[in-house]
Amino acid sequence: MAPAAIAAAAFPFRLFSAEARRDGRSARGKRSSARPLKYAPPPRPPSSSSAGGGVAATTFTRLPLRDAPESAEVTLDRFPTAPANPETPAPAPARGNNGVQRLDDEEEFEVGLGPTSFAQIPLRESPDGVELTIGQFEARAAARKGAGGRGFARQMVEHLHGDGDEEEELVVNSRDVFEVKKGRKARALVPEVLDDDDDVVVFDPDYGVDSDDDEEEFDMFPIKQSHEAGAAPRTELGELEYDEEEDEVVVFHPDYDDDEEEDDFEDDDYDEEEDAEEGDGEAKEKGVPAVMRCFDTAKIFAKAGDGGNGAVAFRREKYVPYGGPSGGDVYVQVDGEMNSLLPFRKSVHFRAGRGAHGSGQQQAGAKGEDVVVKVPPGTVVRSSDGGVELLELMKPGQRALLLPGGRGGRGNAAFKSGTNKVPRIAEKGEKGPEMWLDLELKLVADVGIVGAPNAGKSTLLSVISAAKPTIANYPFTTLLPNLGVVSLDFDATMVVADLPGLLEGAHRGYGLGYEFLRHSERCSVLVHVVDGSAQQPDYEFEAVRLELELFSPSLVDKPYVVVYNKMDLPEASERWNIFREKLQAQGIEPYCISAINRQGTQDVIHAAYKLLKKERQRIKETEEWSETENLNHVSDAIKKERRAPMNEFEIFHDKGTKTWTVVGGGIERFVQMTNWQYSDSLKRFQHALEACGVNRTLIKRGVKEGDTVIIGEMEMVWNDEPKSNRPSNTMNTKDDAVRWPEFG
Ligand SMILES: Nc1nc2c(ncn2[C@@H]2O[C@H](COP(=O)(O)OP(=O)(O)OP(=O)(O)O)[C@@H](O)[C@H]2O)c(=O)[nH]1
Ligand SMILES: [Mg+2]
Repeated sequence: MAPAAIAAAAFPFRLFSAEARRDGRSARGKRSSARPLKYAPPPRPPSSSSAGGGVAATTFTRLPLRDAPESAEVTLDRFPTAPANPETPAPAPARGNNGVQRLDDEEEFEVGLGPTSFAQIPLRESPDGVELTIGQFEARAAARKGAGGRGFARQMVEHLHGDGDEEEELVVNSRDVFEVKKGRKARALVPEVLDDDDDVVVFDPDYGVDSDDDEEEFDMFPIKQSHEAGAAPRTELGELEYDEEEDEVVVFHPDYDDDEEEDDFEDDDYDEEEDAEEGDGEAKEKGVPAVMRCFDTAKIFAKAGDGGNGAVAFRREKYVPYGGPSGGDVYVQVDGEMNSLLPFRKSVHFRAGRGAHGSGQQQAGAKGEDVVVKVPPGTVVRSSDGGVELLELMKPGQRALLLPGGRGGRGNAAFKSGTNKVPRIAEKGEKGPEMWLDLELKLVADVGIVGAPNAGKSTLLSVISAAKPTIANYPFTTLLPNLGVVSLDFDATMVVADLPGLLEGAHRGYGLGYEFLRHSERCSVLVHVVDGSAQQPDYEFEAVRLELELFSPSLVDKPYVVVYNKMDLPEASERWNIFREKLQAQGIEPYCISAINRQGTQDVIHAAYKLLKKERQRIKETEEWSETENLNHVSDAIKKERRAPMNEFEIFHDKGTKTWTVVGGGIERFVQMTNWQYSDSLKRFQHALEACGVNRTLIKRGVKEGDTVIIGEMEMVWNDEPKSNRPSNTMNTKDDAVRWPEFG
C-alpha cells in the first residue's frame, strides 16, 4: 500500500516517507554499531574507453534487478566491462558489454565483464519472486602467466530483497566493499607488516575503528586503485576520494589466487608455501611463518537470517496459518582439523538464510538455512563493538548458538478476533541480529617441543618448519614459545611450538618453565628433546619428565616422542646405545637425530604426526558423547533482549531538528515487524502507540504539530488532530483487543 493511503487514515501521525525509510534507511541510514551494510557502489557509465586507468569499471558492479518473475528469471544489467587491453591478447571472446544477461533457475550463467573476465552467478533460491538469493559471484581474470595479472575480483552476491513492485536492488556483498562518506577519504585497514603477497584487507571505515587499540597492529591508509599496464587492476595504497553521498569502494585482493574457493580452504600451509615459492625471505626473517604471523586474529561478520513475512489469506481455505518460518541461526563450532584463522582471510561474511515467506499455497515455508562458522580450537570470540569476550572455544566439537534467526512474521490467521474474521494484517519477519566479531587464536600448538635448556629444541623447530627462532649456545635462549607449521604432505600439517627450556623446579616457578608448561597443556603431543652431549642424558630426561608430572599429571599422559639430539658430537653418539637401552627398558623407543645436520628429523616428524592423528581421533570420539556445556549464552541474551516489553522506552528530543526519537527494544521490534502493506497494520500500530504510552509521553513532553517522530526505521510527522477525529481507543481496547507480538 502506498504511503499516501496509509496517511489518510485517522492517526496522530502523518506517515512520512515510510517507504523510503523502509528501503533506503534500513539499508543505508542510521548506522547502528552493528550494521555494516554493504552495497555495491552506484552505477557509473560503462567504460568504453578505459584506457585512462583510475578507478576502472572493472572494480565495481551494481546489479539492479529488472524483473524477477516467478520463474526465477533475473535480469541483470549494467555489468561493467573490463578495460580494453591492447597489449595482451584476450584469452576469451568478449562476453557482452554492459550486457543484459538472463539467469534461469539452476543454471549458471556467465555474465559479461569483458574480454578478460567473467562472472558466474548460480541462482540458489527464488521462492516466490519476492526474494532471491543469488549465489556467489566471482569475477576473475583469466590466468595470464607472466603478464603479472592474477585473479582480481571476487564478490559474493547475496540476498536480493524486494517487496513485489518496488524497485529491487541486488545487494552485492563483498568483504572488500566499504562505504565512504561524502568528501571523506576512503580508508582501509591493512596490517602493518605489508608484504607484497599480503592481501589488503579492507574493513568498513565506519565500523568499530578503535584507533586507541594498541593490540591490533593496524594502520590506516587511503586506498587507491589503479591499473598496471597490461595487468588486472590491483589494489594499492593511495588516495581515493569519492564525491557521492555514502559511496562505497570496492577493493580487491591484489594477489588473489583465482583457483581458491571461498569456503573451501583447507591448505593451512598456504602462505608458507607461497612464500617459499616466491622466494619471499621476509616472512622467514620475521621468525614466524606467514600462517601464524598474520592470521592468529580475524574479523568476521555474522548475521542470522531474517524471519519470513507472514501473509494475508483472502480465500476461504481451511486453516492455513500463513506465518513465515524463522530465519537461520548462526553457530560457531570448533573444528579440530583447523589450526589457524587463515580461512577467514578468504571468507569474512557469514549469513544465515532468511525464512521463506508465508504464502497462500505453501503452509509453512522453509526455515532459513543455518550457517556454521568453523573455528580452530583455542579461538576466542569477541564482539568487535566493545571487545566483550563472548566465547572461548577450546575443544573440538564445541558448538555455540551465537545469533538466533529472526522469528517468522505471523499471518492474518493469527490476528483474527471476534469482530474481525478476515483481518488484513500480517507481520513482517523479524530481522535477524548481526554483528562483527573479532576472532583470536590463542596458542594451541598440536605439538610442543619440550626439554632441558640448550637441548636443541629451537634448532629442531627451525629445521622442520619455516620458523626461524633464535638459536644460541646458552640456556634460556628461547623466552617465548616459537611456532612453526610443519607440513608433511599437502593436507597434513601440524603446528609445532618450541617452548622455553625446562629447569628443575619449573613447576614451582623456576626459570621460564612455568609459562611454557601452561602452554604445553594445550598441545596434543609432546616431542621431548634430550641433549645427547649432556653429562647424563638419561638423568636429564627423567628430570624433565618429573617436572612435567609435578606441574600437571595430564602432561605426562600426553603421547610423546623422545628425541636424542646432537648425534654428530662424539660424546653424544657414544652414549646413545646406553640411553636407548635404558629407555627401551621402560618401553620407550627413542629417536636419535642431529638437528643441526637435519639427520633423522623426518622420522621424528612422522612419528609425532602419527601420534597426533591418533590423538585427534581420540578427542573426536570422546567429544561425541561427552556432555557439552551451554555455550548459547550470547543467543540467550539476544532472545531476552528481544522480549523487552513495549512500554519500556526512552524518548530523546532534539530541539534543533524538532525530532523525537523513541528508543526501546520492544517498540522498535514492533515497528520493524509491521508490514505497512496491509491496511489493518496501521490500526494496530496506532493501538500499540497508545497502549504502551508513546503518544501520551510525547504529548506530555510537548510534541508539536509538524515535529518528526522516529521509532526504529519509521519516521513520522506528528499531527495534532482533535481527539474526536480519531477512533476512540480508550473505549475499544478491551473488545477489539490489541494483539501484541509474542516475543521470544
Ligand atoms: N652439535 C650440535 N649442536 C646442536 C644441535 N642442535 C642444537 N645444537 C646447538 O645447541 C645449542 C642450543 O640450541 P637451541 O636450539 O638454541 O637449544 P634450545 O633447546 O632451544 O635452548 P633454550 O631455548 O635455551 O632452551 C646451539 O648452540 C645449537 O647450535 C645438534 O644437532 N648438534
Ligand atoms: Mg630455544
